[in-house]
Amino acid sequence: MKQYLDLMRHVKEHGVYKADRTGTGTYSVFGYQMRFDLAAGFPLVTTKKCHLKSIIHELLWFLRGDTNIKYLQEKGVSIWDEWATAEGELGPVYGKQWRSWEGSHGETIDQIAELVETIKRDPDSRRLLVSAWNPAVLPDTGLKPSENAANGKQALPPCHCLFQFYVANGKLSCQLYQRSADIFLGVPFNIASYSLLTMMIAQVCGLEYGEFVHTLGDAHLYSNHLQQAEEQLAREPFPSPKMKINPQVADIFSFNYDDFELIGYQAHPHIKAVVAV
Ligand SMILES: Nc1nc(=O)c2c([nH]1)NC[C@@H]1CN(c3ccc(C(=O)N[C@@H](CCC(=O)O)C(=O)O)cc3)CN21
Ligand SMILES: O=c1ccn([C@H]2C[C@H](O)[C@@H](COP(=O)(O)O)O2)c(=O)[nH]1
Repeated sequence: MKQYLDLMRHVKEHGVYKADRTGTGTYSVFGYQMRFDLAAGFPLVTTKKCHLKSIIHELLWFLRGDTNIKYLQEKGVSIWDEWATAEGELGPVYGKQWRSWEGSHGETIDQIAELVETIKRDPDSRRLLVSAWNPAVLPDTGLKPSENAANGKQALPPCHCLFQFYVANGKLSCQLYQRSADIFLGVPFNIASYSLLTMMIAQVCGLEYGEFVHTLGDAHLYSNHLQQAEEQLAREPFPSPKMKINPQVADIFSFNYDDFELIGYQAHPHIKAVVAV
C-alpha cells in the first residue's frame, strides 16, 4: 500500500492549512489520484490494522438500499452513529441514491441493477456510471446532520459521489471521484470498499479483476491526525492480503458477510484517531 503512504506523505509535505466545517482544521491538497491493481492483492492498508468487518457491512448496507443505521448497529458497526437521528435515519444517502433514485415523475431508478445489466450487455459502453450526488436532497448547511435527516435531506452530502466502470481485455476497472477525503480515517475504508465492490461486480459479470482508480478532490489530513500519520509513515508496509469471494454468488444483491474471506492479512497495530463530526 505504497500508494496510500505516498498520498499521506504528499499531503504532509504540500498540504495547505485550511479551516473546515467541523472546526478541526486540516492540511489539504486539491486533486490526487491513486491506482490499485486488483489482481495483485486486496488493497487493505497494512500500516495500521483496519476493521474490514465495518467496511464489508457498510458496503452490504449500501447495496441493500438502506439508509438507517439500525442494520449497522445490529452488526456492531458504529461508524455512522454521530450523524443519524434518534431513530437511526440518515436521510436519502448512498443506499437510497444507488438503489432508488427518484425521477421527476415519482419513478425510482435502481442505478446498481442498471449498471450490472449494462456491463453485461454492452461492456464497451462509456456510460457505466453511478451518481450519489443529487442536488435535490443536499442538506441545508445551517442545520445539523440529524436535523437534515429528519427533514428528508441527506445528513451529509456524499463524499464518494460518482463512480464509473470500464471493461477492456475481459477485465473490469472502476474509477471513483471522491470530493472530500479524510486521509487517516475515511480513505482506507473507501479504498477497500470500492475495491471490493469492483471485485463483486466483476464476479457477477464474469469478468477478471482490473484496476481501482481513486481520484480525490479535497484530500486532507485533520490537524488532530498528524501524529498518527507520522506514526504510520514510520512503519514498513506488509504485502497486500488476498480476498476470496464465494464464487457461487452470481447476483450483486445476494452477497452476505460470510461470502468474503480475507487471507494473509499482516498489519501493524491499530492506531486510534478522533473522527471530526
Ligand atoms: N470526518 C469524517 N471522516 C470520515 O471518514 C467520515 C465522516 N466524517 N462522516 C461520514 C463517514 C463515516 N465514516 C467513518 C467514520 C468513522 C470511522 C472510524 O472511526 N474509524 C475507526 C474505527 C473503525 C471501526 O469502528 O470499525 C478506525 O480506526 O478506522 C471511519 C469511517 C467515513 N465518513
Ligand atoms: O466515505 C467517506 C465519507 C466521509 N469522508 C470525510 C471527508 C470529510 O473529512 C468528511 C465530510 O465532511 P464534508 O465537510 O462534507 O466534506 O468526511 C471520507 O473521507 N470518506
